[in-house]
Amino acid sequence: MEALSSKHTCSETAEEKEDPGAAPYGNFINYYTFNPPENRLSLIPITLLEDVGHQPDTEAVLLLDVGCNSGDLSIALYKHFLQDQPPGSDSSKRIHLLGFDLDQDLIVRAQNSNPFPQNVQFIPLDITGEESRTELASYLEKFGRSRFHLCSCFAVTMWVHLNHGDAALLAFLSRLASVCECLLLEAQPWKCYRSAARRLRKLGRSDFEHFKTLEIRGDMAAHAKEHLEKQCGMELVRSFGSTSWDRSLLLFKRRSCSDQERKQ
Ligand SMILES: C[S@@+](CC[C@H](N)C(=O)[O-])C[C@H]1O[C@@H](n2cnc3c(N)ncnc32)[C@H](O)[C@@H]1O
Repeated sequence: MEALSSKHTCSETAEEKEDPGAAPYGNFINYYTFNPPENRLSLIPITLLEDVGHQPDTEAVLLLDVGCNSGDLSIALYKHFLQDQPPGSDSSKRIHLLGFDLDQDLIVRAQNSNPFPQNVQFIPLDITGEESRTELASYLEKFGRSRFHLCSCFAVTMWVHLNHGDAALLAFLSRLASVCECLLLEAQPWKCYRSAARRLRKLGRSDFEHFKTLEIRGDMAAHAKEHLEKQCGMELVRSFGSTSWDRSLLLFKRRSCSDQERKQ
């Protein structure tokens, strides 16, 4: 896998200028003014659901967006995939998206501006908390499913890692893998950790609890890949290249039982 280069400065310098508060969980209130959805969407094919074997014309397709902030990228992603469906067809009604974020205010904004309330839902939830298990399971149960077809996790790993530490990052990745068939992951590179810590210091706040003691550091995309492949039964199937913020977008897919047997 291509290692992340450091040709661009970390986007967190942009966040520094724009962010009026500390946003210790990456819960920036104006995130999409400086990182518009197009930055990521332009790398994602509209045929992605079909490419990974899901057909909204034959079944409900369930998407999960983790750490969805005010929902702009979730909605843009939803519309992006709708483009691949014949206009007015029933298949477009069969794509459902659940977005969640730990910041209640951001979720209220996402709910109030949701143009697809029938098919898109936003809920407040902390992925590191136990209640997230039951919440996600009860959403899936409504569709008679045990996993989402696709889970997207854009720019969240660093915040879980900085706030909760190494073990929590790995547990987070394992959680994501356990709730989906495919995972679209954008992990922040290490240079963003340094910028985030610097920003907090500049604001006169104490450092992230775990920053100095993190042992998982360096090529964060490679660490995520290693954990997902070795511990979670997933494999990297595509890399969509790097965003304008120099972050790679990686697609992982659950290995089928026969694949796993072959590997043993
Ligand atoms: C930098 S923003 C990225 C937003 C969006 N995923 C995107 O890339 O456009 C990170 C988001 O993750 C959320 N977040 C951080 N830790 C979280 C957690 N433990 N559970 C749920 N959301 C979390 C933050 O509140 C914030 O909205």
